[in-house]
Amino acid sequence: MSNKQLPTGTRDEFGTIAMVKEQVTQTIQTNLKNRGFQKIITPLLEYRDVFKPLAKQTYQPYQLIDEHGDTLVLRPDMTLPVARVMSATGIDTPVKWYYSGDIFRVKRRLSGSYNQVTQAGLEIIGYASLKAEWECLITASEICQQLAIPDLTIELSDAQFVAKVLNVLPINDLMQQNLKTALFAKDLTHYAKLIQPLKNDRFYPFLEAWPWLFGDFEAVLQQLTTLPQQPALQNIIGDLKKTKNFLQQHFPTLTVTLDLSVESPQEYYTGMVFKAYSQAANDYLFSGGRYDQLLSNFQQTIQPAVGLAFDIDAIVAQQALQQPPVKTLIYFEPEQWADAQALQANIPNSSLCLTDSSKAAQRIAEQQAAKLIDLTERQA
Ligand SMILES: N[C@@H](Cc1c[nH]c[nH+]1)C(=O)O
Repeated sequence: MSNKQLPTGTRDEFGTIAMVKEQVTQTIQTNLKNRGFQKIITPLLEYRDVFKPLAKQTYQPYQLIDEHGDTLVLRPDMTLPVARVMSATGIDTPVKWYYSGDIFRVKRRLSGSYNQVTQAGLEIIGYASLKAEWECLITASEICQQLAIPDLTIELSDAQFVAKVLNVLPINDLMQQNLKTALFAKDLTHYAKLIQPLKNDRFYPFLEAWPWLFGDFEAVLQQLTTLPQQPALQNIIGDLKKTKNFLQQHFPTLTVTLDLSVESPQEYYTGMVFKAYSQAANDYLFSGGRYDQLLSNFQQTIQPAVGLAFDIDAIVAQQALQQPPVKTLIYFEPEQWADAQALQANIPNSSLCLTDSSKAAQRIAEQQAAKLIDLTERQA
């Protein structure tokens, strides 16, 4: 073990990356604030129980024991702490929150991804209307536009769709589970075997098409003609269609896709789910959805909620990293401090050079390939 090394999955950030990260976070937060969202800050450390609703196989949290022997974790998610705040305080709903900060998720050692991820997110609590999903999506799309993210694709899905189809099939729980696992893993050979006994069921043509029901929105809808009429399923599809049309109306260049055979990214989602991608990013840019069963207010009344979080690191990774302007150093005598400071404020990428001699200042400027402004020469 060396004290110069970092724990697996963490990194230091400085220079252009750190600067862009700050700008991206600021753009997101300023937009949310201007849209009437309120800031919420929760601690990095929470009791483990706060995160019970997270699926164990998805996230392993970092755990610590406090002085009383209670298990604490570094937060692996920011939505659940917001749920804790709502149930512990008398805050009125509806309410709209925004936040930013780091989450920690232990990943496999050689997975190549980081265990510390910076998110900025929003939560809209107390609105059951589809308008809440639309506010999330419009806000996030506008932010992406401002961040100049090219070819933004929003993938819509629904956390209930798969369960609702499986529930109407004449199969037991174990069989439902197996079918779901094969569908999510796109294990087509196994999936084909599992649906064989349902050959005479009215859902069979749909089941055959199901693993392919993702991608181009209209193409998926066309294949969906095999789906037998079921009000609960038609309602889901209806809301997804309305949302797609709404988004396209506001953002004509946006690509909206549909996925009806995907696992919900969070176990707590109960309705529409959305993920955004761009070609240049290898991770999703934002992810979110409706979670109507997770959150209760102070009076323990269950509250409808919907939200999303941006993956700031993924956004930064796909931003065109512009070279900063040439660095300028300003050398001055102590009595010129006010002048030096005023000049510095007007020159991008400049800073005060704090050496005692102009020779030393010249050396540093040479080393750093920086331009040097020597105020002592000006005075002479
Ligand atoms: N907490 C979710 C994103 C989200 C915010 N609100 C609802 N969903 C995530 O990290 O994936």
